[in-house]
Amino acid sequence: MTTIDGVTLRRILDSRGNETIEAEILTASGGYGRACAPSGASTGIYEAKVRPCREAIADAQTRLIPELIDLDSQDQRGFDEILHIVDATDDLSGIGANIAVALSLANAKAAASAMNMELFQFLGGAFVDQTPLPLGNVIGGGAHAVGATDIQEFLIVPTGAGNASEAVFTNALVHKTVKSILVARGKGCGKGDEGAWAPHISDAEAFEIVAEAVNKVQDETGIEVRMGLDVAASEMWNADLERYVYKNAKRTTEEQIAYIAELVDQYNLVYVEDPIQEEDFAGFAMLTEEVTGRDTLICGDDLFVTNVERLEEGIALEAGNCVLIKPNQIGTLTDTFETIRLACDYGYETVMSHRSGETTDTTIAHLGTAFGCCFLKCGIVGGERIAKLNELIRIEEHF
Ligand SMILES: O=C(O)[C@@H](CO)OP(=O)(O)O
Ligand SMILES: [Mg+2]
Repeated sequence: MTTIDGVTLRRILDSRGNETIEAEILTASGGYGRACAPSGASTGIYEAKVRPCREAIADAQTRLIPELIDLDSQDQRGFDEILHIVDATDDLSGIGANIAVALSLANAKAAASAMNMELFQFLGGAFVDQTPLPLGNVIGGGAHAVGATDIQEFLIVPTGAGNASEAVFTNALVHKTVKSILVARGKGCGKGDEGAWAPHISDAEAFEIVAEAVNKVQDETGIEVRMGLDVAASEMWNADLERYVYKNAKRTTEEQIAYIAELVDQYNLVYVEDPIQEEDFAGFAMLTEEVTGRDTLICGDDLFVTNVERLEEGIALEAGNCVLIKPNQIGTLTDTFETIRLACDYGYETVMSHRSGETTDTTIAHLGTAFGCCFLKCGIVGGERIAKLNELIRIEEHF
């Protein structure tokens, strides 16, 4: 009944105007799943590797799709194992990580559909009763907006929200409030790749503006909102200089750790992603120790790349206390799940995440819910971002 009957791959457009892969899977009983691969701009060097779409689709048609027909879509591990066998590399460059992630997620959705279940129910079981809180960027720069802030993302999360709907609208209100403060300061501007405002201001001014917006919204709504960051420090790291290079400063690793710890204190940050570059587990560990006793998540994105081996290394060194989960960094749902399971076993929090290049695919809202992630990082506005946020609101109606 849940046997795979048909597999389609096509080249579609993403939110940055680039090509990406969409996969569709049909089962014999009429189960149907569709999923799309997202793509990053500030990609980690240890991420699984994509292939150009046309070439990857042609290759999959000859040597991968025939191997998938007649598999049982309910056997996700078996499905993902075939992807790895046909790929025959360590980084999915054989079939392409974009092909792998689209197929792997489409398969889970086809299986859920064949069982007449929502994806979060199929993957999470009967006791899932909570969605993650949305974590979104209100101001951004770095690799996502030229000429804007050095720090890639100034994030907010409505920690006091009572439900997904309240949370989503609270974030939107902060986003709008940031705009009015920018305009009042004569710094009105456009948006970056993920829908965050991209003003030509210093990081210090961005902190000031976001803090002001957060306070205003908290006063207005009575809902607590906390600030966070994605520093994307690998993008700033200059290995020759051995410094983090900002527009107006160059920081050694020790100075970077002290700077971030100070920001955590000053702005009561609940979340700091990639404060240290992707090769430096020891630097991550030092910062994690520095913030012990606070409720701040020190999250590895480029550091862990959703990879079990890299997370194991981090756990051994006590580097960070949180892992960012991006299915396309590792390429299959099984591998994504294994990373989350390892994180949970060792008390690391998990945050399910979008990429800067996205489609209207909503799968990560289901994965974040099914796997008990504390946050869903997916922006605040823009069609491809609200697709996921609105899906959280729909998911919540099932509880
Ligand atoms: O750095 C990140 O966390 C992401 C998403 O916000 O960006 P990108 O997809 O460009 O890696
Ligand atoms: Mg990141």
